Amino acid sequence: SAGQTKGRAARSSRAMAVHAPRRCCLGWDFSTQQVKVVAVDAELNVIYEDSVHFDRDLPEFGTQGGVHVHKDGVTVTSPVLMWVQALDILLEKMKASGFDFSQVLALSGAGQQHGSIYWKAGASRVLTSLSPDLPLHQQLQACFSISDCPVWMDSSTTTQCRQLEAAMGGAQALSCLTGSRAYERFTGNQIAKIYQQNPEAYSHTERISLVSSFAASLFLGAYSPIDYSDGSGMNLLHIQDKVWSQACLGACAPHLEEKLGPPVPSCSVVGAISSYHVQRYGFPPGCKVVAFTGDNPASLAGMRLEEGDIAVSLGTSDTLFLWLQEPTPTLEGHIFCSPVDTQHYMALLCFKNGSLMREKIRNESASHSWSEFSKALRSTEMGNSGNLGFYFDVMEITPEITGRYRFNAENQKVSAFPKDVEIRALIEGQFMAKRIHAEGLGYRVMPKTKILATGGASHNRDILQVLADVFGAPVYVIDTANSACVGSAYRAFHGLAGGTDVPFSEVVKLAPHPILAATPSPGASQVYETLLPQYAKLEQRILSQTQGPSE
Ligand SMILES: Nc1ncnc2c1ncn2[C@@H]1O[C@H](COP(=O)(O)OP(=O)(O)O)[C@@H](O)[C@H]1O
Ligand SMILES: O=C(CO)[C@@H](O)[C@H](O)COP(=O)(O)O
Repeated sequence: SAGQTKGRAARSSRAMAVHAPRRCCLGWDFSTQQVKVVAVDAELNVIYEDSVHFDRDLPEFGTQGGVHVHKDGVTVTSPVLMWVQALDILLEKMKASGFDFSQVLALSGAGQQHGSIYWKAGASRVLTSLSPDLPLHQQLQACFSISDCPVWMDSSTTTQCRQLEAAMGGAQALSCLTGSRAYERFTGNQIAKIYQQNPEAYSHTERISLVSSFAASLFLGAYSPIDYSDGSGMNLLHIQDKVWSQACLGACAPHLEEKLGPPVPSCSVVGAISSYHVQRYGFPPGCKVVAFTGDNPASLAGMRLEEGDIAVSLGTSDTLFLWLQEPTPTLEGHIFCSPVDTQHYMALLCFKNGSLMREKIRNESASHSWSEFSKALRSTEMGNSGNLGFYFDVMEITPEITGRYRFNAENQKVSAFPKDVEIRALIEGQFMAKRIHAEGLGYRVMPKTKILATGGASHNRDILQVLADVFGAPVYVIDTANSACVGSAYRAFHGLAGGTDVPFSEVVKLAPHPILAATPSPGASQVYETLLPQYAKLEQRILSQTQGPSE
């Protein structure tokens, strides 16, 4: 009947809609433990995702958590060919699942930050003349002068860090220039160590990539430049002028500038996909490769942070991502060039005493129960009647303090608080510290500020209420699963749309919106205006008076 025919037509057009080719961008993430990919369509829906896990899918490399920890306990590396082979496997998996590569308009990606790859003299020629009949890892076998690459978990370069700081006139001077004091995992110090310990391998190296620019090179079939944002994690880039600091390069190793190549804005199109991928997988020849960046910058893009926003990840440890207009680099935290806006910056701050500390106080003062913990927050007042606490059972990073310290409204040290007061002192203290240290890096709460909360403790509305009150800004919760991948796909759309000339926020305006979880209570700003300077003063007092735990 006519009805049946109509029904069939509707069904088949629905089926067609499902299978209809959808133009998309790919976002890759070469992280510590796996390579992941997502495809995002023009309406910014995730339409495909897949991954390859190093330990599980490539057991022949014998990694644990994607890395090898060496006998000295401080050297940590990953085999470069494992990364290459993981990409081969993932592309094959996509092909086997019927993924339509011909629809990919552009791709970008992220890499674990700071890790470095050493391409041997002559590798460029191999990279530009790949045969589509063979996987990449078979053809690139002899292309690296160092087969085990130092990664971000490596902490073996303390000597080189002190050398770099000394050469640059001190830790603060280095931070002013590059956004961070010298850190063991930062790439300049890693390169210096390789030059000092293995000068031959260094001299046979024609190009040094970050994990991000290395991954981009595999798609480009040529060396991809390092982008400003991931380049900021090297202790080598002048973050204001966006050029390599000659003084830093010189302090690390000779001929370094030519081995790094010039850095580029993060939203640059670095070229078209190589003919290898066109022929082997069916990518369109015009598919654009947008510069890859670090996984943290890519996450900032995935969370769509805007001017004035701050992302607060409340996981095992607490991490802050800040949007900064005017950075003021200090001895703590890291300032990077923004991956979405060449005028602006982002910062990363890590607080070690996060969820584990909250759990301890919950167990001690709320009978192991989050709901009792919440009840305590609800039954106490903003400002905790002037009672302030510092809870650092493990040595804190921001600031470097260990121990527990409690002060009453008269700023006198006290040895204990009633249970409810203890719980509020912990949560208010943790968030005041976050605001104070963020402001120390140049962060300012603005009228349009959003706080984006993620991680385990972001499920707790009462904790989020304190966060909203302390910052005087609304708190939203977001799903950050795969935020580095999704952010990379968004960045691919940004590069495709014209990059620097187009605001990133315009490109991603269709993306799912974060969900409002808490707004500041009336009177909150007056309460914390008084309390914040008091907390900062007490923190200084503890820092100057104590080294070591108080109890
Ligand atoms: N309702 C809750 N209130 C406060 N904290 C919570 C709640 N639920 C889970 N958490 C905390 O979340 C933490 C785990 O966070 P998660 O982001 O998954 O960690 P990771 O850093 O390992 O990714 C746990 O240690 C726990 O303390
Ligand atoms: O070193 C840093 C940041 O400075 C790390 O955050 C790495 O960038 C981690 O990568 P993944 O754990 O996400 O793979």
